[in-house]
Amino acid sequence: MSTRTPLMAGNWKMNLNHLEAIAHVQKLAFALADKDYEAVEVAVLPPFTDLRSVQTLVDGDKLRIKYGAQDISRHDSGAYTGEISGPMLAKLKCTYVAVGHSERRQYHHETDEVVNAKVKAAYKHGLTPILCVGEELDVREAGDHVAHTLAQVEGGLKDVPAEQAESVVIAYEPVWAIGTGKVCGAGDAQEVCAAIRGRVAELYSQELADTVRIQYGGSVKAGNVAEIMAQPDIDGALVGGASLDGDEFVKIVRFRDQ
Ligand SMILES: O=C[C@H](O)COP(=O)(O)O
Repeated sequence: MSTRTPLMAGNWKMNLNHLEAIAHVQKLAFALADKDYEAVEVAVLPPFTDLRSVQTLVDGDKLRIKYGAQDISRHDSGAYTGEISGPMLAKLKCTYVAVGHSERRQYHHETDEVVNAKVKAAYKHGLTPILCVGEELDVREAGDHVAHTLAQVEGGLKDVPAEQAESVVIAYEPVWAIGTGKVCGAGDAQEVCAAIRGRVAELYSQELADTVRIQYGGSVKAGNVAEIMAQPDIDGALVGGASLDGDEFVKIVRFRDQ
């Protein structure tokens, strides 16, 4: 098991309106309002339209739940219809922003270059990027999953200085395991996460790599989280579907109880 503070983050994707978001966060806060989970960092990544409501709740009740966005524009402002900028997210006191999620890469054709620009936009505005990487099924079957994933890590962090990269969160999410119920074996996930840490050490330093948190994402549930979190290079989970079920997500956060 890793000694870094685990980050258990719920990526709600395009689910829950702002009223549902309030109810969901209140439920999580109530269920996690004890000392047992203090050693675990909990975050939610709601849709943009929910962020103001979540901020009001978290600020007002001084909740220890952190929140962030699922995407960020690489631009600060301007004629970019439909986009949300770093300054807007910073104004809402977001802590995190997911960058380069496979659904953004797949449906919005985000390249490593775009992802890199978004990582830089996040840092420019004081947000911590959760840099998502991972291979498709055909890449895994060809045995190229490690090289493919490391290239995405390098592309995402290109020209990002060490003083920024030291806070990055990297989420390894094999695309074939997302929302499919197919979990990457814990050993297989560990193999790639260890390789990611090794590449971060090559890019920066071993010391920096030792502090960077690497999450696993892809069909994480209460029933498999303990085995995943037992791996030495896995420091948390990026949870999609199961984060929409309050009871299930609380069990995931409390993985140490299992
Ligand atoms: O961001 C989360 C991942 O895409 C995982 O989603 P999932 O837990 O529904 O497989």
